[in-house]
Amino acid sequence: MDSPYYKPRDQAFLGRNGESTVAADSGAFAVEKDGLNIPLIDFEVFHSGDDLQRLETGRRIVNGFQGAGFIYFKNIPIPPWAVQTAFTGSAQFFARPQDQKDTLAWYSAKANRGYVAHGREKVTRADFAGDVDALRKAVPDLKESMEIGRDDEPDCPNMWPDAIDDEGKLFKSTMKDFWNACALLHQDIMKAVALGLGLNADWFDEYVGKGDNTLRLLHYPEVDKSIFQREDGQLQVRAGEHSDYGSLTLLFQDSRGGLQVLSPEGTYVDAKPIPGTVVVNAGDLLARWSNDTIQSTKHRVVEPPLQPGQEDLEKYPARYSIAYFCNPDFDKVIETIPNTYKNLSERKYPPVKSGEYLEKRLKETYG
Ligand SMILES: O=C(O)CCC(=O)C(=O)O
Ligand SMILES: [Fe+2]
Repeated sequence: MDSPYYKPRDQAFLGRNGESTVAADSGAFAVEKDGLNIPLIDFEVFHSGDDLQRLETGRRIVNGFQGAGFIYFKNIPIPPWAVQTAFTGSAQFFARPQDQKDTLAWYSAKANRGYVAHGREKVTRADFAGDVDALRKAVPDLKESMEIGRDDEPDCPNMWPDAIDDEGKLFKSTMKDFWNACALLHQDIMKAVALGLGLNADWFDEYVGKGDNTLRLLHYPEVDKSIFQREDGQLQVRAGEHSDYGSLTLLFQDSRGGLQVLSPEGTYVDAKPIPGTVVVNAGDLLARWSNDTIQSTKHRVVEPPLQPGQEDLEKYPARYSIAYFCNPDFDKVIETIPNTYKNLSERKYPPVKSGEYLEKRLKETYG
């Protein structure tokens, strides 16, 4: 797998004697509030640093996932122009007439590909189908999305708009390149996690080679201000409280804001957009795989406060984000990762097949 959108800095950045020219990571935090400390990690150090810097980066990454469950990465090998190209393609796609988008509709939990219209998915904190039903009757999420999977599975085709027009063809090639770049980033982050856990860097390689991942383009449309002032007092959110299902989520946000992460004190803390960064959070399957040493932290999207000078707007502006949900390959059996328990008796979960776990969670969400 390769992608013109993935450009790790490599040996070229070693100094004349082979020593690393990469500056040490400053150890900064992107968010520090109510006990939620989300690190800001320079991923270039992992690519171009020396062995010790790579190990330190791995340890910081593992600490971040074990503590906050969320990390901001800067200097990732996906350059800003590539992220911008994906955002542009996403905005053009959602601007299409509704009937065009409806011809590309999401069609099954097994495939998890296609266009999801407003209100169809009700993300939830629920672990059981019953809870999902209750939430379905509550407030709908104000969003639409496009889900894109591996493009080499004839039984589960992606719903590309390439037969509609040239813009649709461009969308397909842009998103395939972006998809592959994200798959490569996932593989690299898992190498860092392996090092940080005291395992060989290639420990996860056999689990992430196929890339059973989902690229989700998200559009939270412009809405009337009144929508967020509900008479019944319920908080209308753009995406309800939930944790993600898989191993890692790579989240690219625009500058609008609204993402919030649950703190250890039970408050929701803003995970503000920081230009040039990607937010990466651990999901439920990685938490389970790590014997709950890694946190799958709940999060949601709310309407951010208007910027100074925007107070008179009748409508809240739209928000776009791109989430890339990474999973262990679906045919892999997930058994507790070594070094996340001392004695065999401490292992909390029986083995589970990655694909079966994910499909069950998706069925509960979409019904
Ligand atoms: O749009 C966002 O910022 C978050 C989306 C999200 O959490 C999700 O789709 O799982
Ligand atoms: Fe999420």
